[in-house]
Amino acid sequence: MTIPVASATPSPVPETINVAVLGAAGRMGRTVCDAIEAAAGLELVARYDAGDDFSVVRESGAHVAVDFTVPGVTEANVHALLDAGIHAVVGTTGWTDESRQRVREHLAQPAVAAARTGVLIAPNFGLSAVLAMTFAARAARYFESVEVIELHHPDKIDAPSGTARHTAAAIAAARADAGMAPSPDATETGHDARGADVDGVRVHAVRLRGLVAHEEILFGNVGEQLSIRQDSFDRVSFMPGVLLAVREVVTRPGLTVGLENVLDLS
Ligand SMILES: NC(=O)c1ccc[n+]([C@@H]2O[C@H](COP(=O)([O-])OP(=O)(O)OC[C@H]3O[C@@H](n4cnc5c(N)ncnc54)[C@H](O)[C@@H]3O)[C@@H](O)[C@H]2O)c1
Ligand SMILES: O=C(O)C1=N[C@H](C(=O)O)CCC1
Repeated sequence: MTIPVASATPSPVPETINVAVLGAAGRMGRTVCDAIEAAAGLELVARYDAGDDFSVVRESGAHVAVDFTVPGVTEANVHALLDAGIHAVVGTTGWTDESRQRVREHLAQPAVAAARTGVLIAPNFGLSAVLAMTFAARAARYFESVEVIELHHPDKIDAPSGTARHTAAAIAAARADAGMAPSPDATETGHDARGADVDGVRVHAVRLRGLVAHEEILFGNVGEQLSIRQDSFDRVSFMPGVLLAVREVVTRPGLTVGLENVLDLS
């Protein structure tokens, strides 16, 4: 599948982009390795996983590294990639305002800035998920109530999902811009049944065998409801977005957060 791309600043792009995959033995890492090997103009030059020496990546000739590891190590991986002059595409979750700010500061260091290195962090590379998040942010100002439900496979180690956090943050920002009051909620007992509070938006996490990655955003007004739902049934659904990000990150110095900034969604 080809995804339409917003106009990007032209810059020299290698004829063949060499790609290293971090977390290469994982569910996403294995799928990414297969996708890179099958993609025109990309060459898989390194598979790196827990216990490997980082020289496997540093000395691989990689222009871009794709990180699908675990929340506890992804930030350190990105700093190591920047030190090695390698662009980073990051799908791993667990990022915070503080960790993203540390990456911005690293990118601003003179040697790194001169190399015009790019980092693209996206909590979800699935087109359906990116569209759902975008539509939800646009709908947010029109509804009194909103709640987010994310549903994933039970082997996922973090909750709420990075996608749900990103969705809730965008909804909260849109509601704040519109000067809206908090969603009505008369709960007096059983607060632990009301999900996590992400920027004032309630987020519920379901873990169920058979699921892959799914999200539903529920909006309510008196007498009406809007539900926005997306389903990733297979990890191959993330691959067009990952490949797009690999091709785009070499043209985008600095930090980009969210694939919606690469797609023509503005
Ligand atoms: N952005 C997206 O579209 C998207 C899609 C799916 C999953 N994810 C996220 O990607 C991450 C990985 O998901 P998964 O299902 O592939 O997990 P997984 O557990 O199957 O894979 C993680 C891999 O990272 C490896 N790893 C652990 N520590 C490491 C280290 N220090 N250095 C290198 N490798 C290390 C593990 O050995 C494992 O092979 C999670 O944060 C998940 O939420 C994001
Ligand atoms: O399988 C996972 O784990 C996923 N994690 C991401 C998230 O936390 O949002 C994206 C979907 C799959």
